[in-house]
Amino acid sequence: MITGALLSATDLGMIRGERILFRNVSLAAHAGEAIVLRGANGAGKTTLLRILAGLTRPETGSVDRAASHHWIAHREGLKPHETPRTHLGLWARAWGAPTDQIDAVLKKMVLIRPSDVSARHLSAGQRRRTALARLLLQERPVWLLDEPLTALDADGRELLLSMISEHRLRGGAIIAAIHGDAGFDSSREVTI
Ligand SMILES: Nc1ncnc2c1ncn2[C@@H]1O[C@H](COP(=O)(O)OP(=O)(O)OP(=O)(O)O)[C@@H](O)[C@H]1O
Repeated sequence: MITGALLSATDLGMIRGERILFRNVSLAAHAGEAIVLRGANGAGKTTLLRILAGLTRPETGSVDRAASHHWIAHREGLKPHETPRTHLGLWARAWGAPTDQIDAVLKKMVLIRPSDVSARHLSAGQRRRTALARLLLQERPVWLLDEPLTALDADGRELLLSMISEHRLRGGAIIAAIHGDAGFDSSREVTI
């Protein structure tokens, strides 16, 4: 049981080209918390999330990861030939997670019908549901989500909001870049 922050960042700063995207960004996500990142297009929310995920090195500052995380990018990361089933199988095997749960995960995400359709033929919402399904393959305390509600219909939105709520009740935390109404109570908003 982790008693401090599951993930914290101190004095993060980032430059792109000649432009300071952000500086002095500090945040800490504790069990049960949800931090919403706000900012105009191009402000640097994705860049900040990538830094939190360890995928991009910040110009200044540091990130302390006390717990493992999931990273769901704005682009879903599905290759054109992958199907929801093969995509989840690939990730489950890469993580050493059980593959016998994949049917249950597909069912929960309402992806049984298109489960064997390649990503190039999936709808935008089905691709997003497939990416979000990765959250259910393995329990990880921190969810880093880049515009997770994009392309979801009303049912998909409800489904994701209930996943987020259950995750927080289990002691997880989320940090999400969201434009507009988040649909859940945030512990904090960070505007960059
Ligand atoms: N690898 C890179 N090299 C150069 N510039 C980059 C790189 N990645 C992002 N940028 C620039 O940094 C700025 C911030 O991009 P970022 O994607 O973080 O913004 P954002 O707040 O997530 O925007 P949006 O709301 O449109 O998704 C943009 O101007 C972008 O062009």
